[in-house]
Amino acid sequence: MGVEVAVEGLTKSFGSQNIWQDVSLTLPAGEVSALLGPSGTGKSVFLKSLIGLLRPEQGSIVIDGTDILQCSSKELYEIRQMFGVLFQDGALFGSMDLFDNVAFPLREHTKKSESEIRKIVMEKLDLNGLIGAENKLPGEISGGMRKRAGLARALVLDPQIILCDEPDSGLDPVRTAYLSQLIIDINAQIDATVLIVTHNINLARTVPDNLGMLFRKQLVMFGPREVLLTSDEPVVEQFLNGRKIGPIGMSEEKDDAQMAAELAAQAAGHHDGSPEEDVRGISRQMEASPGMPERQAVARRQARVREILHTLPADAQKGILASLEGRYGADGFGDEYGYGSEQEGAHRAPSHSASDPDTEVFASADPQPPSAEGRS
Ligand SMILES: Nc1ncnc2c1ncn2[C@@H]1O[C@H](COP(=O)(O)OP(=O)(O)OP(=O)(O)O)[C@@H](O)[C@H]1O
Repeated sequence: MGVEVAVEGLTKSFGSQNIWQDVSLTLPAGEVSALLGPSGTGKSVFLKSLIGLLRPEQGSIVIDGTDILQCSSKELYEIRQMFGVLFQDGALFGSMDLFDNVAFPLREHTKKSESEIRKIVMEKLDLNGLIGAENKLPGEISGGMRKRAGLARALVLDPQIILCDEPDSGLDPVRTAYLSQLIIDINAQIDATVLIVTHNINLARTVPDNLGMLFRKQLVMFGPREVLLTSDEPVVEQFLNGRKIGPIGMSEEKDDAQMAAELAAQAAGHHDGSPEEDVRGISRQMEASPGMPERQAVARRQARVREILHTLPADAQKGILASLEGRYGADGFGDEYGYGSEQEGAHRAPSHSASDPDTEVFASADPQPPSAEGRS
């Protein structure tokens, strides 16, 4: 089974450029989590920090009882063996065929015989639908196949934690759906803890158990998917809907003057092509494919969210209760609870304030309600 990753008070800067500060979240063991955020908010920097490739100045990252920011290099090496990483471009060696690329970590980090290596590599290639392509070079295959080869390589050392940096980048929506299904199926089979960094709203709405978002050098929120998907935080709404109107600008954050000008243009009737309907609401989560083992994370997560239910915003609570009872948008309750399907269009739940104690933004997987100081 995967292990929990507990991040507390993490701050990272490059020289005078602060990337994010005081980031606290817990990736629950064996669950799938996703981190959203506008470009440049430091999502990749966060992934690299988790695996010890970058070193935040403050905070802790505790994995299997070891704080990787305090441990020895030998301990860090051992912790790194627990990770499988799917980099944005697959990060394959261009001069090696797919077989050798996938075999690389086994040859580098284990003393397995070539026949054992062949068995493992072929199994992982098969899992990722790459049988028959093992002798191809990365330059001879499509972007989707390169991603799947990268995923196959990430799996050969039986990782307990899988990090996926924008698995959808460069893929069409259909290939993205297949890759998403693959990640869920892998989770069902090996019960690893998964963190996906993505801009893909459909993936974010349907794949992970938990969702978080980075913005303005902060973790805006992190918790069960229902919290972010029913949030009325302006930045979350803007991001999920892909709208221009909102706090996220072209490159950096907007200033007040630009925001006012855009709102005035909208009031004057200018249509900027943003979707008319609000996608806020909880869509049904992707399940493991038929024939796959049941995702063990599902039952564990159900028990976990029941425990923390009272700490969550009202709309998220309603969505969680509905999903626990197996009620979905098709039976009409989406209208009331913001738990709808895309086919039905928008389901806006009653508005609530993020400053209301009953609807406080949830930013930790810790069962305790967020404290006044931040997250405990
Ligand atoms: N090694 C580095 N040295 C200096 N600055 C860096 C380094 N790595 C990342 N940065 C800076 O950190 C910031 C965040 O980069 P990062 O790639 O993590 O963003 P991101 O949220 O993943 O963006 P995107 O969604 O576009 O991939 C950027 O300003 C980037 O230039």
